[in-house]
Amino acid sequence: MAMASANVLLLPEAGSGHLMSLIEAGKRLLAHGGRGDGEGPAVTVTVLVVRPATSESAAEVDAHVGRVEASGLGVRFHRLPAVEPPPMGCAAGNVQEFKSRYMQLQAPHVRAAAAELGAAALVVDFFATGVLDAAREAGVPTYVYFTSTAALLALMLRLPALEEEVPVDFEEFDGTVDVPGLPPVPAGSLPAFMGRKESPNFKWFVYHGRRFMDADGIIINTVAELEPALLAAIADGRCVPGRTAPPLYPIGPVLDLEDKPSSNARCVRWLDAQPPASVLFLCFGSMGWFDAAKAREVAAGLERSGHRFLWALRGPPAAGTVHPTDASLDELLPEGFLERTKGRGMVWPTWAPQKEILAHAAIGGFVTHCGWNSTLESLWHGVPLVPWPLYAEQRLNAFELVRDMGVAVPLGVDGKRRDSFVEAAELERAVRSLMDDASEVGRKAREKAAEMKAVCRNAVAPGGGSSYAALQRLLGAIRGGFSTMTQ
Ligand SMILES: COc1cc(-c2[o+]c3cc(O)cc([O-])c3cc2O[C@@H]2O[C@H](CO)[C@H](O)[C@H](O)[C@H]2O)cc(OC)c1O
Ligand SMILES: O=c1ccn([C@@H]2O[C@H](COP(=O)(O)OP(=O)(O)O)[C@@H](O)[C@H]2O)c(=O)[nH]1
Repeated sequence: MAMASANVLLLPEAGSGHLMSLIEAGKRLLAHGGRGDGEGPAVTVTVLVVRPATSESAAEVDAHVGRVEASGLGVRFHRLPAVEPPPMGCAAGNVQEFKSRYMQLQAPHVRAAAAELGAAALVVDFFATGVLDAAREAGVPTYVYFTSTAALLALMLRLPALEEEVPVDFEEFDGTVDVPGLPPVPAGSLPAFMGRKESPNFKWFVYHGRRFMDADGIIINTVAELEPALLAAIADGRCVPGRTAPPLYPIGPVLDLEDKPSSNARCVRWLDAQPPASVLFLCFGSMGWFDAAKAREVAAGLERSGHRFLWALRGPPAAGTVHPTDASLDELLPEGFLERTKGRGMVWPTWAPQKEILAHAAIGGFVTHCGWNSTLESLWHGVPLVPWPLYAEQRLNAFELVRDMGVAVPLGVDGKRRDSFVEAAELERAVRSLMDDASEVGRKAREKAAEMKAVCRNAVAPGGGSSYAALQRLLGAIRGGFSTMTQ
């Protein structure tokens, strides 16, 4: 008898970054799903689109959904009815709480969509574990899609216990925390949301950490060989002793890696004229920006290092928005800096074509805020890093990149007293340690990054790759559950 297609529903968080990552994962499910026993495809993928709470974010999401719809890739979209956002509103200090509560409010609509669309499985963003009960009531197997590292996942699984073990607020703690699979983590490398235990943001992360254990599986945007000890620790139950962890599916790197026509941006053309592996790229994600005090330190550090650089510099967001504005170079840079560094440096004051830049042969290093997507993009191209974490879980990523993976050289960032401030002399030192030919530390980081490039590429290779195999296992689990449901 012909088997129907298994419809996999994806529930991204209501913002474009996580939506893009989950859609990318959905495209892989479609590509791997192939044809079923009957006439149609083995799986179909439908994204449940949550209307973002701000018009800025809604416009981004609409544009992205429009692009994917127009691409004819076969990903379907189902817009969930509008929900009144939590009354507290979304401000800089309560982002995690707001996102989590807003996603929890979608639960009745998710249940209705699952019934209407005939869901074989639901895959939810990690901010959306609040819909797990509704999905269970609807009888739909539910997977969590984790957009960050196995290190953050292990830490989040440990959070309920850690909250008890550490007697004071983490912002007052100066010891180390045990995360199975990582060297002891200094308090200063813990994610920003862990400051005060009484804060709603922290409580929501504890909640999500607990709920991950109730999922039918955790799909994670990492590569088995990048974080082997952490994935083993989670799978062996060392993060939550006494309970069996849900199956893990490391399917990364989940990046939009399709060949795109060259953007022909002036900064990329400038790179064409630079020697191989000679240019340091600096870029700080979709939310990183600098004021004049920080920008001047960066400028002085780069100037003194003597190395070539391409610096994507952004200015503060306009009131009521989160995204940086294009930099006003006259206001942010020291006088004469552009003239003095002419020929060996370029400052790019707007959104940069980061993936194209990292793919360029002239790039030899990347000063990054350590967003996990940026990190994976860098490793995909074998570019070693200098970590300058700014927000979210990035301090933990920075620690792992230096201490565990060895693909980055350390940078002293004053996260406690001066809001991620870096002195010019410290930046100069770190740049030299990565980029100087004679630097032993730099040589090791370059070698490790080249190793990780091979690891990432092998992982997604058809047949033997670990991420390829994880996707096959995931599809097997979804199809297996589905055929039981439809019998
Ligand atoms: C991982 O911990 C946090 C992640 C985020 C967060 O949330 C988010 C939600 C969206 O709808 C769109 C996004 O673009 C987005 C981005 C984001 O942070 C970045 O996530 C990346 C992968 O998940 C990456 O790891 C970067 O380091 C993050 O900068 C927000 C947050 O607190 C506000 C977190 O603690
Ligand atoms: O000027 C920029 C800044 C960011 N990015 C892209 O935006 C994403 C940033 O994601 P990440 O997880 O690193 O950090 P976030 O912005 O979510 O904090 C990555 O794909 C980058 O390539 C880009 O293309 N140009």
